[in-house]
Amino acid sequence: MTYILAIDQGTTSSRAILFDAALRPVATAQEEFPQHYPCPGWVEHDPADLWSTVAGTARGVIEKAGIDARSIAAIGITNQRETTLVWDRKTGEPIHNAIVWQDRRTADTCGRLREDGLEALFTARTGLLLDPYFSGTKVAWLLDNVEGARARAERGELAFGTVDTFLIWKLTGGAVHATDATNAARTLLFNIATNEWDTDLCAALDVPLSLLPEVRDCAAEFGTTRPDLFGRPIPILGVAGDQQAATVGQACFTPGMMKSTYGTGCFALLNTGTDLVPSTHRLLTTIAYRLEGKTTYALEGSIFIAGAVVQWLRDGLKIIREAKETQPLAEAADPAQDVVLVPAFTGLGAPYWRPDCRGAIFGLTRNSGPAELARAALQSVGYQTRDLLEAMRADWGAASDGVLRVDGGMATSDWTMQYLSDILGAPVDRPKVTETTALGAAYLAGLRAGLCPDPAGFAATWALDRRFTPAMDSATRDARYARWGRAVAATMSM
Ligand SMILES: Nc1ncnc2c1ncn2[C@@H]1O[C@H](COP(=O)(O)OP(=O)(O)O)[C@@H](O)[C@H]1O
Ligand SMILES: O=P(O)(O)OC[C@H](O)CO
Repeated sequence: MTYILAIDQGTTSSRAILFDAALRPVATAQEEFPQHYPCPGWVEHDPADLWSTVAGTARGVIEKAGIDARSIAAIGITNQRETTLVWDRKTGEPIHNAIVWQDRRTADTCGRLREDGLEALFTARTGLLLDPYFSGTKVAWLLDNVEGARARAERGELAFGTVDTFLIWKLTGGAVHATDATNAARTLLFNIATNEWDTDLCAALDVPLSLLPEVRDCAAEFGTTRPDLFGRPIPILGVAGDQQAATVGQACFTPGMMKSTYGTGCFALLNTGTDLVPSTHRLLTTIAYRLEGKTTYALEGSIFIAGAVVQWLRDGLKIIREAKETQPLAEAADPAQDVVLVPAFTGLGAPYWRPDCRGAIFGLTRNSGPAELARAALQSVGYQTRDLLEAMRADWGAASDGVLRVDGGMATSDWTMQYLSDILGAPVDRPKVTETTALGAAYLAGLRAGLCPDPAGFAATWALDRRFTPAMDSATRDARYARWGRAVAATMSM
């Protein structure tokens, strides 16, 4: 038997999934790691945790499946995007904790760049906006705030990477400093039209070019693992940011196809083909994948809080013990109440982009309790997705087939997916394999290894688990969505 190992390094946990050559999942290992919040709005990961959980789960899954590492033909890596690391090229030692995508510490820097009139330039070249979400201002922060870092960077002693790059460096024992086009596209430093690091943008952010990794296709050679790690060197042949890997795993290869992944946050990507479609409705333009030097673009809507709102019910309010308890609670909620929760815990992402605003709850009565709050939390995911899809429709026109493919931990919630379909007024398709992120990474590696069919052949293997179709009348849908719009406007005015 031949296997492909997918490494999925996410925001709250690292996963390793072993697929067979037909891309059927064989075994999974998962390990959570601590989140660090050194100041309000700051989020960090210890690089040692990222590495130990990746190495541990990769070894663990091989052991669990009881296979010989020699039968693993290739490794695919997919990762939380934008999270920023800088390390010493000689020792491999990171100079600081990783600054996580959710971290808001560079909001002022973004504000200053915007005041200097630079947003249009950044958007035209990167497809992104000046928001602390992206890596560029995080790299600049590290160089300016870690003692001696800027001088070391100017001497060429330091390397920057998103999590994929850091893992490739660690897996190859420092032999390869590379990333793929999808991860590069999230840095604010990469020109997505020319597929090169942009010297003007690097200069505007004061990031020396010597820090940057080489940018490769998503299915390409990224070196081989250190022989001592798995008992033999294994080639790394696929790399993509997790949302792009999910787009591949969902086989959204045709322009107009769309997927939305519900993990900690929610990220909807619409394939726009080889057209780089600038957004005029505050979405991002990004690289969906790059294969054999050919770039396919996407419009992306990024929401920072989706499944995280359920974690808040569990860990913050302590009204549930497990995420799945939200479904019976939502079903039991009082139909006469209309509590609306705007979960802007870390600001609002697309299409509002308000890092400063914070969450709010509307419509509370003396009878409002855990059930009404749980229902409002699940409903907020539907409303936020509709915001994204409205913006996509406005940017892209009516070309999409109107079906949304969903995946991620929260897509297992039938109640949430039904409400999503109701509020979108469109079908929502959940595939049999919901680990689409890892599947996409495994496919990219398998493609390069010559084990997997071309995209059309892979798309034919996509299998439906369940289609959710709208069951809400349009007057109710419109009224609810309008109420959500008023709740967001009020939240932003606070
Ligand atoms: N049955 C469920 N109902 C509602 N939310 C759920 C359910 N199962 C998982 N979740 C949410 O999904 C998220 C986990 O999804 P996952 O794809 O593993 O996230 P990530 O990769 O961002 O860590 C958690 O935030 C959790 O609260
Ligand atoms: O780790 P996830 O699944 O929450 O994904 C994080 C995104 O890549 C951030 O852009």
